[in-house]
Amino acid sequence: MRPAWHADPPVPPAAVGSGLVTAPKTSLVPPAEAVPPVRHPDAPAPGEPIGSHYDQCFGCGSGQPHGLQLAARAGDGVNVTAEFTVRPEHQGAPGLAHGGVLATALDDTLGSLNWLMHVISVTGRLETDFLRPVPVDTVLHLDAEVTAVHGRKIYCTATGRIGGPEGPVAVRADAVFIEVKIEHFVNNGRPEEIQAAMSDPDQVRRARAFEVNP
Ligand SMILES: CCCCCCCC(=O)SCCNC(=O)CCNC(=O)[C@H](O)C(C)(C)COP(=O)(O)OP(=O)(O)OC[C@H]1O[C@@H](n2cnc3c(N)ncnc32)[C@H](O)[C@@H]1OP(=O)(O)O
Repeated sequence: MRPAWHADPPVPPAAVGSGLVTAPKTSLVPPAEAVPPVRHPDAPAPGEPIGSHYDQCFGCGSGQPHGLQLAARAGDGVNVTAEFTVRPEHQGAPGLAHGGVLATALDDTLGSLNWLMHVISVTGRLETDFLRPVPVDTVLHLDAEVTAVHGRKIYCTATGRIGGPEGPVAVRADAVFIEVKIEHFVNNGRPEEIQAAMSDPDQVRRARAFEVNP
């Protein structure tokens, strides 16, 4: 008799991302031909809040009661700052923030760099260093910046400090974001949420949900 796994139908290929089929080996170090990032002329002014792109976003959405409720502000370059207060629902070990939650804080802060460049991009690779434990009630002071751009690849870095904006670094990350078209969301998101976001009567919110002209 054939083993049970033989009866299983083959897993269909992923809808997007040839990188998902053959694991990408792209380095987090930009290639020599990479260029410096350019701040878009219509980027939010330095200090201006960036606001959530989608109220259901676990990172920055106000409609997610257990989410991180991150509030990012534009910097004067291609950079942002944000704060995240660790709450009891974010625990991993007793009284300490879960590492995955901290990675989310870094990831979402990096995601808000889209608004500085007016580019739609998603995380391709995120490498995180956890340097210090982060207790519940701590305010994590985050900053993120784009360091280089090569084609659709956006190289960026983020740090999270505790004890104040100049305090010691507790977590840091290097990442490559990949520029995508709006179809990335429309074709891959669950239809219920896509429909709801598309039929939102609030035009600005509708546009932001898909990061259209961010
Ligand atoms: C909208 C803002 C929301 C902000 C929220 C915070 C950010 C997030 O959490 S986003 C959610 C998490 N991320 C995702 O879901 C992405 C899932 N992955 C994908 O959809 C695809 O793999 C995607 C779009 C990244 C790349 O697929 P695809 O468009 O086919 O790219 P592909 O043509 O293979 O590669 C383009 C380039 O990117 C590079 N690349 C692709 N994937 C990766 C990767 N994972 N790591 C590094 N580089 C990569 C390729 O090497 C290639 O480089 P080059 O041009 O030099 O050859």
